[in-house]
Amino acid sequence: MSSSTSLPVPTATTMLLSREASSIDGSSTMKGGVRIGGRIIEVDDGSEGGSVVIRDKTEPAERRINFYDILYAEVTAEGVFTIDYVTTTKTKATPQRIELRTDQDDRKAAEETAKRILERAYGDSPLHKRLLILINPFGGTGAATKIFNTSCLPLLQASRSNITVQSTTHSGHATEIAKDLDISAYDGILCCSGDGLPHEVYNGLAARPDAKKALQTIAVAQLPGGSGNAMCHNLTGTGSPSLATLSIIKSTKQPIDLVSITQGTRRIISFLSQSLGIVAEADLATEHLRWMGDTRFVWGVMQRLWRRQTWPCELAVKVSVEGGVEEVREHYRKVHAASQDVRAEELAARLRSEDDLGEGEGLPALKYGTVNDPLPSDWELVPHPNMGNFYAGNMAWVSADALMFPASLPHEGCFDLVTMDGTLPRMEALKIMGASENGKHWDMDHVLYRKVLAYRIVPTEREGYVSVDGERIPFERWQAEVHHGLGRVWARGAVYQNAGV
Ligand SMILES: Nc1ncnc2c1ncn2[C@@H]1O[C@H](COP(=O)(O)OP(=O)(O)OP(=O)(O)O)[C@@H](O)[C@H]1O
Repeated sequence: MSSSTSLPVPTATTMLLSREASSIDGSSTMKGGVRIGGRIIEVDDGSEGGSVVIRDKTEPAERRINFYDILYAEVTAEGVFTIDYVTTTKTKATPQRIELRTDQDDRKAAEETAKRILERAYGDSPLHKRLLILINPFGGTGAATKIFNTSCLPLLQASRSNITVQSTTHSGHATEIAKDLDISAYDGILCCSGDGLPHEVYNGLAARPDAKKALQTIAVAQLPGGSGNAMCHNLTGTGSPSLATLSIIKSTKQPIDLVSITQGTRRIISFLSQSLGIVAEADLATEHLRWMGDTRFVWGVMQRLWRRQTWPCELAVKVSVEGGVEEVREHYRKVHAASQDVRAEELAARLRSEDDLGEGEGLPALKYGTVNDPLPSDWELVPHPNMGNFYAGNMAWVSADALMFPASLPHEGCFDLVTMDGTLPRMEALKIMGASENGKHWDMDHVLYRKVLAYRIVPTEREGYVSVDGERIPFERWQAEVHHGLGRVWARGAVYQNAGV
């Protein structure tokens, strides 16, 4: 499917209010609000987050709509004052509309009010975002197209976003699209998919001659249309397609660190995670158990925990934050505080001025070389014969039910590494895996949680699984290093949702 931009006004529950109460008083601007189409519209900056209050003479009850829930406000060519908004539950956002007919007396006030509402409803978030939507029709249970059309599209249309929708037709298609994209024509790419498509998009942008510019121009986000929707949970705090859409509509372009992986002669960009050991295997070696649904992962973990399986390797780490969990917590709080209430554009400018991404528009050079280069002189390859779980992460949530890296922040110039022995007593290992559901494992005994700039890992067995952003790569040595603020995401702040230490 490939359709483009100009979109009809959404199907929404429409409330067309008549003018029967139009003679509330003679003037259009009045204390506490503006008279439009027989109603009094008040833009209330005072209440939490702000809202629009609609009063009716005949109906004393107020209708109050939070700015966050407002998708658009305008006076149409036909003179109808319109507010598109959503009503929300914990699992769903449903589009609604209010329409009030104006006449020459109140049109100007209506236009000014609509403008004010829009300013307040969007704040720094750009209006009319130009978005390319990529849908993986085979994502998850194959429902991504239906999810998009029923839950996401109506909100994007109501917000008057400029969208182009395209389905991927083969594996690697999203990489090709991002590689050839006219980056002056779009603000971002929304992937209605699992984490596989965002991974492809970042790698497509990274494969261009103007990679750095493209990665800093095109902000990526995810609408949950796959089996692993970690990006969506991190950035929007929900797995609900309509609530995630609302969140993205109200988001700004935020910088995010990306990680370069070198393996053999390849260089891959990772936005989410890299793993070897129990988690990688429980995910990638249980594909044949897909019929089990989400249980297959738990089953995979339990089997390996029971066997007290190990994945011997050698590991060299370039640590970013020296010390233990207290120092990591202090780092988190410091970076978090420094990015609070800073406008996204300011943040990006600040990052550019501190820039350690180097000159030019291309992909930044590797500071620590590739996996084929001699080990940097201050690194040491340490044997880990009992490695049970090697997990490096750039976002806090690695799935909807695993807050593996609670201390992770989008742009901190480092990423998080969790390592654990596979020889732990079974009950200990089980306790740790259970605690990772809500990030409580990170400072437990037997868990080593570090902030790193780079690492090299050399598996010493011949066969196994390595996962990068949930995708399998060869079971061979690889090296990783972070690039501070190289990418962009659509997010509502400089933190991951429902994370933190
Ligand atoms: N039309 C297509 N046909 C086949 N594969 C595709 C198509 N579009 C995308 N893909 C591939 O599907 C893979 C998985 O995509 P995605 O992450 O969106 O879904 P998912 O259901 O979460 O997947 P998985 O659980 O297998 O990781 C990606 O690697 C992508 O290359």
